[in-house]
Amino acid sequence: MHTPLTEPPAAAEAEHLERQRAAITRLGHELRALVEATVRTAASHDTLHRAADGVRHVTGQLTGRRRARAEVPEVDGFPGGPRMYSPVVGAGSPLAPPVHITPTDDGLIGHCTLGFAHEGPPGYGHGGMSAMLLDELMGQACTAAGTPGLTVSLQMRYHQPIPLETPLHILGRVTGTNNRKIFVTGAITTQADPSTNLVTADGVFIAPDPDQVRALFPGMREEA
Ligand SMILES: CCCCCCCC/C=C\CCCCCCCC(=O)SCCNC(=O)CCNC(=O)[C@H](O)C(C)(C)COP(=O)(O)OP(=O)(O)OC[C@H]1O[C@@H](n2cnc3c(N)ncnc32)[C@H](O)[C@@H]1OP(=O)(O)O
Repeated sequence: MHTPLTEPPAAAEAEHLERQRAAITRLGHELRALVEATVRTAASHDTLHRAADGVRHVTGQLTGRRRARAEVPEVDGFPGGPRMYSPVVGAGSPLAPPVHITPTDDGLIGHCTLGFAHEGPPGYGHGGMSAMLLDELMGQACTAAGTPGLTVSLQMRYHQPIPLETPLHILGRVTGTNNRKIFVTGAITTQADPSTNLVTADGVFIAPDPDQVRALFPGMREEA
């Protein structure tokens, strides 16, 4: 029996992507800790200046080749694959909580905890953050239902404030379609009390036609 001297290209490529994703996730984790420390600290101006110098030094290590505006990162799949830098689900994004999404019987559920970087009223989540979380879950629910779509309308209802540092559930569910229109509902609850809706939303998403897909997403890879 022969042992291959080199790995097949597909396996080497998969291993490379896994290594990249692990490193991106690790940097994202550290950056989120930095962002949270930054918005909570009571450090002196001397310490803040020193930190700013340190961060500037780190930023200098991340220049070099940068992706173009419409380029889909090699570590991502679009639509329907990982989005490493999404401000909602991206493990590599300092802006993302990040949300972890799993399927339910009739839609999707996201799990996350908001920190002080996402604060609106003192101690509670920003209303725009709730809209962003729901837009993502509802958009991904369209993709999961087999009809990826873009948001054209998102009607938000804020019933109670969203507490920070509290595990949350975010739900997205397709309720119907009419030609290219996809009707979607969403809700945010705490994990501890999933029967009390804190925020709800109704959305209309539109499945773009093939010409629109080509024009909007020129960086989308053929296999998508
Ligand atoms: C196979 C590959 C597929 C790839 C697709 C990927 C998409 C998924 C991406 C990622 C998924 C995961 C990530 C989720 C992220 C969260 C989702 C976002 O944040 S998306 C960003 C924010 N949204 C926008 O930037 C849209 C901006 N709008 C547009 O670009 C256009 O409106 C577009 C292309 C979506 C549609 O343009 P038109 O000209 O074709 O559409 P018209 O003809 O105006 O409307 C079509 C139908 O929709 C109704 N409609 C339009 N606006 C409406 C509204 N506000 N409310 C209700 N109905 C509306 C109209 O009345 C019309 O209905 P009648 O056919 O006449 O029955």
